[in-house]
Amino acid sequence: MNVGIVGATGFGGLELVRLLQQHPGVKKLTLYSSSKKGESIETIYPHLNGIKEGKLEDIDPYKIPEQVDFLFSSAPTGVSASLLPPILERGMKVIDLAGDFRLKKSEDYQQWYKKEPPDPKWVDLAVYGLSEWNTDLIKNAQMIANPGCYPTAALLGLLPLIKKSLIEVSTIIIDAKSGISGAGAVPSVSAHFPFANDNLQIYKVNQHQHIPEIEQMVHHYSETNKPITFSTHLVPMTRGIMNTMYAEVKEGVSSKEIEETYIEYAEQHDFIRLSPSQGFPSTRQVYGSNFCDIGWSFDHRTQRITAVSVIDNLMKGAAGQAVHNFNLMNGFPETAGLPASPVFP
Ligand SMILES: NC(=O)C1=CN([C@@H]2O[C@H](COP(=O)(O)OP(=O)(O)OC[C@H]3O[C@@H](n4cnc5c(N)ncnc54)[C@H](OP(=O)(O)O)[C@@H]3O)[C@@H](O)[C@H]2O)C=CC1
Ligand SMILES: CC(=O)N[C@@H](CCC(=O)OP(=O)(O)O)C(=O)O
Repeated sequence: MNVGIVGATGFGGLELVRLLQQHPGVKKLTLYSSSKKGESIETIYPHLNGIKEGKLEDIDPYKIPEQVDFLFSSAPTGVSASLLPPILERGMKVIDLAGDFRLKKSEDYQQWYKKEPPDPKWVDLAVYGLSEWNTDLIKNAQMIANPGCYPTAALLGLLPLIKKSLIEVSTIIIDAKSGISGAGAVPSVSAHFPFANDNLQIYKVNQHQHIPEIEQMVHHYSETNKPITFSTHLVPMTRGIMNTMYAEVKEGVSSKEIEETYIEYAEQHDFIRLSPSQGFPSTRQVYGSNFCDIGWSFDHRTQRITAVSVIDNLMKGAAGQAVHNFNLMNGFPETAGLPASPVFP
């Protein structure tokens, strides 16, 4: 299969190149760039020296369906709303890593992203690509809205408990931390070394664009549509997300029920791993991999659970999950092209 990547020069796109370059179902990669047409990706990124993927191609949405069989788009949110429709009109399968098509209600998109929402026709077509939870829909989708990095970690840790009605949804608090690559390749003030290094910064308090994305799925699986609290911190590390999540456990629910729920969940999914005996995971143990590792503890004094989920934001939080979805959409083994073990140390 010939596969195209828009935004190949960005962090998410580079990770797609790394994975798809050695994917057994991919014959050829075409890399697109809006600003570096004609350049070689190896000259921009020396770590790709020797990877012969040709020159970066100009992005023409009317030509792309003639050049490739499948497209990944990893451009900044706001680009896909206008870039992808001509490609989708031609019936091509697409995975979009940006936020444009994730929120089903256009008023939510307008409120949280402060941008004009895309045509609802395409939003309706898009399947939210949380691989473990929308598996059957993903298999039959033409277009995937790949989830945001923080929502991936939050939902993978919380949904098993919510689906079984083990926790009070209205009491959920998600305390999230991310490495700086989550902010993309273009430097900002907060990501600039003298600010980011040896520092811990909280940002977008009560305003983060991932709040409605998390709520959309939480509400789908729960009987309430109460809002949740979600806050984000920038940690001076390159990759990794840790979400520490608190919620009241429903009356009568035992520690054993929670344990059985998580064990069953991890057994069903290749990329979900559970920390043994109520231990807690760290970001390093999923580095460079598509795993989401989960740990939890039930405090009988407060009746609250503390659940911790960790992912690599560029892998399970972006390109790894996108490749998992690509596998589901094309009938490849779910793990094709994805590393069997993380990079450590
Ligand atoms: N970083 C992360 O951890 C995650 C990111 N995402 C999402 O994935 C997408 C990519 O993120 P990330 O790789 O970090 O961002 P980057 O800023 O690193 O990369 C974005 C790329 O998009 C390309 N681009 C910029 N403007 C346009 C345009 N007008 N048309 C087409 N391409 C354009 C740029 O390449 P060029 O100039 O060569 O075209 C750039 O390299 C974003 O939507 C982000 O929200 C999702 C989950 C996690
Ligand atoms: C560290 C950092 O800045 N992270 C980004 C997450 C980027 C992302 O995945 O957001 P979308 O795909 O939803 O645009 C943020 O908090 O906005």
